[in-house]
Amino acid sequence: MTAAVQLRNISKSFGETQTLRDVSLAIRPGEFMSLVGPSGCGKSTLLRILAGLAPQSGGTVSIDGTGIDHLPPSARDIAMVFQSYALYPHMTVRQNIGTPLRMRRLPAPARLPGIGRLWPGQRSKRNGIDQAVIDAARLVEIEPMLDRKPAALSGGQRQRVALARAIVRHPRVFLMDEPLSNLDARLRVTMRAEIAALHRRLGATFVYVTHDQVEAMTMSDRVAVMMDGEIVQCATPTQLYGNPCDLRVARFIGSPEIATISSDELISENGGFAPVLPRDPVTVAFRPEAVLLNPAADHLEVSATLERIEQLGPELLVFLRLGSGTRLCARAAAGRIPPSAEGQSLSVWLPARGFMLFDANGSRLDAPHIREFADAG
Ligand SMILES: Nc1ncnc2c1ncn2[C@@H]1O[C@H](COP(=O)(O)OP(=O)(O)OP(=O)(O)O)[C@@H](O)[C@H]1O
Repeated sequence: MTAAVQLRNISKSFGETQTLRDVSLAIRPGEFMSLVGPSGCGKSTLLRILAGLAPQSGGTVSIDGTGIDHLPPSARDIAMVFQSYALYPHMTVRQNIGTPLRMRRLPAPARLPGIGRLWPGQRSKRNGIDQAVIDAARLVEIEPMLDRKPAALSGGQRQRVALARAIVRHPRVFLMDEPLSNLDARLRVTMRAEIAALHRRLGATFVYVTHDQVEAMTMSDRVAVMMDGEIVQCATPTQLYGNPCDLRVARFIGSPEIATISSDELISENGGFAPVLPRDPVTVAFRPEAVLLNPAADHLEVSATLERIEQLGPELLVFLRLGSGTRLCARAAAGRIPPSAEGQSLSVWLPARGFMLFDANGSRLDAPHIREFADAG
């Protein structure tokens, strides 16, 4: 089961403070959509509105074209997985996973601990719930732990229980709010791949909130980048990286960060750049891939100081500073530059087709003559 989700002109204020401004987003059935942005930009608030956990101040939420603003969270056919896992500590894993089904399928007296089992006429429903719990636990590989309590599980295992508790309901939409941020770096990478695989297997619509752009970029079909309560750009990971529409997006996406320099400064580094840049001052941004350490006939040279080298195994990150003080980074093959080169001057070459131009407001400028690189990205 899967569903399209539409957010139309959502706004939210807490007192005088406006947290969300006119946010619209159309999420396709079965899509993995991430909401990413710096702390406080409003991601969690938007997700909570979608779940029905907080009312919006304006705008509408619909699923498959039907407004759901009047529905409480339990009636929205949406499951949410939180950063904190939100497991019941006194219940076993089996009971935790089964809770949403027991709430939905069993009458209140039959849900009571102990004596509830004596309530007549519920056996087939209970068997169905037991089987659904086992199926969900198997899907996230925690079946052997079904009789443990959460305290006897690792952080990663608890997160799997929280996922299984969401899966067991077969919701049309999964919402996840920073589900991996309490895990260590290594486990985050493993769980990232598992959540992406789970999404493919379930085919459901996922809306995933994270402040970690790498997480968003590696898992999602599309990523909505939020800044100051607005969606600045919603696009595929490749488009966001290679063709950001706004300087804030360009800076937020990509690691190491995109380098930026004013066109005036770049021209004073090498006057040869003047013909490819607009006459009015602009911000020129370029990814590490557009900083080359080998001379090439059609690229212009600038001189830089090598500040630092980071060894990443097969490749090096080479951090450089131009005469103007601008910092940039290049990638190089391991062994290409000896560590003793730190502090020394060297030449780097900048292919103009790698430039992205932004105006004084940070909006991307159309520059057809230097756009090839972005389109190829
Ligand atoms: N219940 C509330 N009352 C008042 N202000 C709130 C409330 N909930 C959120 N805010 C404010 O709304 C803004 C957005 O919060 P939100 O939690 O949505 O951000 P976020 O992007 O998810 O951040 P983070 O990544 O840090 O979780 C913040 O400035 C926050 O202080």
